[in-house]
Amino acid sequence: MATATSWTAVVAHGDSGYEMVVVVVEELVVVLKEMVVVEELVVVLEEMVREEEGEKPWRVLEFYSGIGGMRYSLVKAEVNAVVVEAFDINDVANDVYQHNFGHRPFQGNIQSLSAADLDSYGANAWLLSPPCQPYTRQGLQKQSGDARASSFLKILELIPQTMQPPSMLFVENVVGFETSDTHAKMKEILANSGFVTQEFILSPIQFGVPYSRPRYFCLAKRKPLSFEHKVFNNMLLQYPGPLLEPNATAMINKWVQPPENFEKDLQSCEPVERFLELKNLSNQADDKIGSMVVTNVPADCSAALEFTGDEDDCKMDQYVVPMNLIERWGSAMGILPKHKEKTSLKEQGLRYFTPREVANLHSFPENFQFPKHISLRQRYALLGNGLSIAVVAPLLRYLFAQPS
Ligand SMILES: C[S@@+](CC[C@H](N)C(=O)[O-])C[C@H]1O[C@@H](n2cnc3c(N)ncnc32)[C@H](O)[C@@H]1O
Repeated sequence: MATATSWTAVVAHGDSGYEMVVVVVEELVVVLKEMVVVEELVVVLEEMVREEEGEKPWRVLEFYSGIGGMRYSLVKAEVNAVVVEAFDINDVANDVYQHNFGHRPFQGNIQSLSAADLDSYGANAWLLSPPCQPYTRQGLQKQSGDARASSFLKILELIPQTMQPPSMLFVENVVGFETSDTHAKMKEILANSGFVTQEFILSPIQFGVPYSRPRYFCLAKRKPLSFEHKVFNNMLLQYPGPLLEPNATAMINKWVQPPENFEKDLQSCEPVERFLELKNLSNQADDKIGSMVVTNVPADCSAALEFTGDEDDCKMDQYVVPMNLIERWGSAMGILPKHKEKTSLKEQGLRYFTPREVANLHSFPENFQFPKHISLRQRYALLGNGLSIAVVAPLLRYLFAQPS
């Protein structure tokens, strides 16, 4: 615009025979100035549209927040989102959440929330990892009849009552949930509220982590939002293909089958040593404590674990599996053999993964920490409830992506 103005000045101060030209040029300047205003207006409008289309952070509610696995997954997924509130009834979990995120979740029963409460957050997305006990294969499988299922059902039933229903929903639970009556109810409410869904059963071992822990996930988007690969709408997939491969649609028949074998996945996983913090210790103590680790220990075995103080975190003794537990539970333990020549479990000298190692297997970031007052048993319990960030992050990235 500076160029046009100086050109006018040159012509205006020139020969009077050029008056007509001056008038035309002045008019042109007016038009150009108007164009500048229009141009500026266009920029402002474009900015507003960009904000509307995704530049503005998504406002997220994190229900059943525990130690914040969902929030860490959002960060890992690099989704432009802000957690406007987290909700958990457990004050110990909330201590850990506050320690790491500097914000204490709303500490109360999710069941007591009203539609007006939810509307007050102006949230676009709800992330939910409700209690899994009603659906676990080891449990009584009372499903919706289990009191622990009621807060989840209640929150779903609030969706049609809200003034501003969420645009996106993400639900995590155990395998078994997908055949429960709670699942049927969830699908019915989502369909009636204008959501399309895509469901997955996925395990960390499919994402390079040497750990088999399949979990159920439901991704839901409210119309007019849609998924990048619409062909998977209303399907349950058991492969991460659609999350990772741009031409996933071509493989549709493969993704709906149960995974062929985990052995192949295991071969492409990172070595388990990368997840261990006590590898040096276990090597030094090779004769006394064989370098083997134990997982999937039945819940009541954890009673043997007593916290001996934070300064003792790295003391090997507290991680040794007592002989009586090996005798009683040995056959039910998931064991990672490291001394192939030793055969008897008693000979092998077993130890538990440390909480840090479990956090590593859940792909929690290095800066995740427990506050000092959280006991060893509480750490295991909280991590046991936790989710795999290696699995959830790509699912969230796929959910929040806006197809062009
Ligand atoms: C499966 S865990 C979720 C863990 C979480 N995703 C994480 O990363 O740690 C379920 C959580 O829901 C909480 N919870 C269960 N019922 C609740 C309720 N009615 N209201 C609020 N929180 C509840 C539990 O305290 C627990 O922390």
